[in-house]
Amino acid sequence: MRKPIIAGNWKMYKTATEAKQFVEEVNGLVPDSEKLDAVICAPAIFLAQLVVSAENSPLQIGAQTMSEEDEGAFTGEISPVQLTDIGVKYVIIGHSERRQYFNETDESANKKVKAAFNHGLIPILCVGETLEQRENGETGAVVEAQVEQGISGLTEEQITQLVIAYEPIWAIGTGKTATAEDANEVCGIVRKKVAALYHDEAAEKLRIQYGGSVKPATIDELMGMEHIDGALVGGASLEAGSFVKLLEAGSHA
Ligand SMILES: O=C(CO)COP(=O)(O)O
Repeated sequence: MRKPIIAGNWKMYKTATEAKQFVEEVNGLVPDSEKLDAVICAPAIFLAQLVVSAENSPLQIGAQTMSEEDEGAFTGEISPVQLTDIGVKYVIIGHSERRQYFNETDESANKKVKAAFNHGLIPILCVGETLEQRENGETGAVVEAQVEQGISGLTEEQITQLVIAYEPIWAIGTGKTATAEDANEVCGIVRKKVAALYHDEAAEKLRIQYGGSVKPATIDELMGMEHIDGALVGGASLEAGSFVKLLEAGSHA
C-alpha cells in the first residue's frame, strides 16, 4: 500500500501573516501522518516561520524549488543544506513554471533531485506535456523522456522515496482537469517507465501525484484511480477549508 500524499503548492501567493493564519487554522485538522502525508510548499521567505507554526501538527513544510549546489556565490538562490537546516522536508523540483520562466530543464531537475536526496529532502519531481504535445499524441513519449532524465542515476532506495507529480501543463490554473481516466493512464505510463528502468517492486512503491486544477469536487475520483497516490494542488490549497477537504479525501482513499 502506498501512503497518499496531498501537497499544496502556494506559488507566489500569500503574505507571511496570511500563511501563519492558514497553518493555525488547519493545524488541528490535519489527518494522522500514518494515514496521509500532508504538505504545504510555501514561498521561501516564510518557510522557517511555517516550520515552527506547524511544529505540533502532522503538516510538513516544503519548498517550491532550490539550487542543486550546497553553497556558493549564487545570488538569490537557496540550497538544500539551508532547507534541511530549518526543518523543511519536501521540495518541488522542475515545476513547469520553473521550466517555462526560469530555464529549468530535465538535466537541471535531475541534479536537483539528487541534491535533495543527498540532504535528506524528499523531491516532488514534476513532469507533464503541453496542449500541443497532447494534441499531437506525444504525451506518453514526452512524459517518459522527462521521467527517464529526471530520475537518472538514482538508487533503488531513492526511487521508493521519490514522489513524481504528473501535471499536464494545459490543466494548470485553467480549471480544465484531465479526466481521472486520462490522468490515471499517464500516471500508469510513469510507473511502467520506472519499472522498466528499475524493477517492478521499486515502481510499485513510487508515489505518483496528479496536479492541474484539482478541487475538493474532483479529488475523490482522482484518488480512486489505481496509479494516482495523491495530488499537487495550486489554487485549491490556498484556502484552509478547501485544503482540509482535500486532506480528508486523501486520507480516505
Ligand atoms: O501547478 C499546480 C500545482 O503545482 C496546479 O495548480 P492549480 O491546482 O492551480 O491548477
